[in-house]
Amino acid sequence: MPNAPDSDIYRTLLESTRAIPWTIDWASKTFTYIGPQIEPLLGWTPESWATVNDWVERMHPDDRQRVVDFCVSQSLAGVDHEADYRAMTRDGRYVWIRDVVHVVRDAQGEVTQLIGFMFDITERKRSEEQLAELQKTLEELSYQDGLTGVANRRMFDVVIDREWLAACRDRQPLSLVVIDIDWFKQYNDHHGHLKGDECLRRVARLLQSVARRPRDFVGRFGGEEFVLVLPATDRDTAAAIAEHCRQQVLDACIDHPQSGTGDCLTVSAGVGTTVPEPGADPVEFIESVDRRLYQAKLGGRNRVVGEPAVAGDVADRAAELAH
Ligand SMILES: Nc1nc2c(ncn2[C@@H]2O[C@H](COP(=O)(O)OP(=O)(O)OP(=O)(O)O)[C@@H](O)[C@H]2O)c(=O)[nH]1
Repeated sequence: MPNAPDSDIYRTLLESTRAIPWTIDWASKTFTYIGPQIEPLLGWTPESWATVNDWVERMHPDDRQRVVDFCVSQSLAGVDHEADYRAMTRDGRYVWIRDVVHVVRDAQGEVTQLIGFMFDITERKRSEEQLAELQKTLEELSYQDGLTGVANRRMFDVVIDREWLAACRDRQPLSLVVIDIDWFKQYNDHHGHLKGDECLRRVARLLQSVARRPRDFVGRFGGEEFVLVLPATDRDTAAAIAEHCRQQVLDACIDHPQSGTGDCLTVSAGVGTTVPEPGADPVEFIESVDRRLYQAKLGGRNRVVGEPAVAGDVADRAAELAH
């Protein structure tokens, strides 16, 4: 074993680690040491780290307050701690640092110095951010219908429960429209499944263009069935929106020679509106709207069935909405 003095051994060890060692004198708030590894990482020479102000000023402005407050309070309390923040490089980029700090106290318990190591955690942060991004995308995808891009059934379940509670609390009407494409089996049989898929996408876009208010919800219920949830929407307006959807699809004149209703694709819809009572069950409401859709089918398709009282005004309100 070479006969080197202890301090040389320690210095060599300290300065050959990837972590960057440093010490601060607490009374003067000055750096008494910082490892030379700081320069290749951040571009600032060790000599340029004079006081804690240099450390503070080279921190990302969004991290500064949080990190400084935390480190000062922990140091004053004499508690070892660690903090993550972005340190600015000499050429203006940012590097994620984890600072691990040991608080040294004298026999009276007074803080005398801080000893720490800075770790470059940029790669780890990048992976964490990528993972968070991926999780967000996955979450969005799990609530999105893969074919049409509108919300899926799972999302509908979440939204209807949320809006049901809100409508009940605010004593506001909540409306629901269930829309089903007519003769879609024949469409697929005639045009093929790929064209059928494209048709579903087109209908989804048309419905989205009608239900435009921020809280309006358009989802694919499954197969060739769609659903609109319309919060704070009274029954005349809901019936008019459903009628507008029917008209939009008809006006798009999507070629359907095998339709039993005409030459273009049509849809049928059921509509319902309720001000939910506390304890009432949304399932019953959904079923009642579904029954109206069934009536629309039985009644000849290409029609909207809502509550009887609204039938008269529907066409006028739909015309208003179209403008
Ligand atoms: N292309 C395509 N077709 C689908 C999809 N999901 C369901 N379908 C088809 O939609 C058709 C629905 O058929 P039916 O339930 O008999 O309804 P319909 O032919 O529209 O008849 P009515 O609703 O009574 O007017 C079936 O042929 C399904 O295969 C899909 O994702 N893509």
